[in-house]
Amino acid sequence: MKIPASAFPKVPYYLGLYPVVDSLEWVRRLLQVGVKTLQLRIKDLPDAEVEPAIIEAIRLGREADARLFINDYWRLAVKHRAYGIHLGQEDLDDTDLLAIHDAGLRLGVSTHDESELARAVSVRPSYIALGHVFPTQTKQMPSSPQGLQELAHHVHQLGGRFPTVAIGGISLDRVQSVMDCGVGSVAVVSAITQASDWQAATRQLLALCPYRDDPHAQ
Ligand SMILES: Cc1ncc(COP(=O)(O)OP(=O)(O)O)c(N)n1
Ligand SMILES: Cc1ncsc1CCOP(=O)(O)O
Ligand SMILES: [Mg+2]
Repeated sequence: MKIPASAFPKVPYYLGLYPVVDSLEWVRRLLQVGVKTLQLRIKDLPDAEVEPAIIEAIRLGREADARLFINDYWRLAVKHRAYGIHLGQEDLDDTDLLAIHDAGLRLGVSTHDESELARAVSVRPSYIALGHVFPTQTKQMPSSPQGLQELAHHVHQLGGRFPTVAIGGISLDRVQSVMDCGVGSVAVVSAITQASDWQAATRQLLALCPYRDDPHAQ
């Protein structure tokens, strides 16, 4: 893993509600209701198959002045100049971080424990994701949920050096307790995509997890 000589571009600490979705349809819907931070997470398809969706998602994100992160497909994200990329720890092994950095894209990195936190910090990413906080049905996780106490501990350890995003099993009724741990953002999948009324759920989540402009962020 080659680490760039300077940090990745800054993003606001309080990125606000951060939905993670697997289709263009969801990207469109969420931008329409005022979501400003989101991720397109399409798993395990050949680049050629996802490229049209990635191009359109980036275009929609730009048009709405939103912060759209692309999960996994870093080459396509660089090629089409996405706002940012989200990578897991395993992704870090075979990703050209210098290419992402030199192209000026923001980078978010997943972490699950202290050693992953140290590795993420060494990369100086735009934000650090902490999870999974609670049990989740959305993704098979090899580790146990970290819970609120561990989450608060990790946020404290980072000491405000990096914006933080909590993820994993965060339902509407758990958002406030997660925000109370000092995280800047809450990433959710099922709290929106499985909600009986996704628009109402998104509105409530946006209110509980507000974006705050940070003059030092790009
Ligand atoms: C905001 C956010 N946090 C964590 C993840 C998980 O990323 P990763 O570990 O790379 O796993 P996959 O999402 O690729 O299955 C995420 N996507 N977003
Ligand atoms: C992609 C991902 N990474 C860690 S947990 C998770 C899924 C979160 O989904 P949900 O909000 O439905 O628990
Ligand atoms: Mg990944």
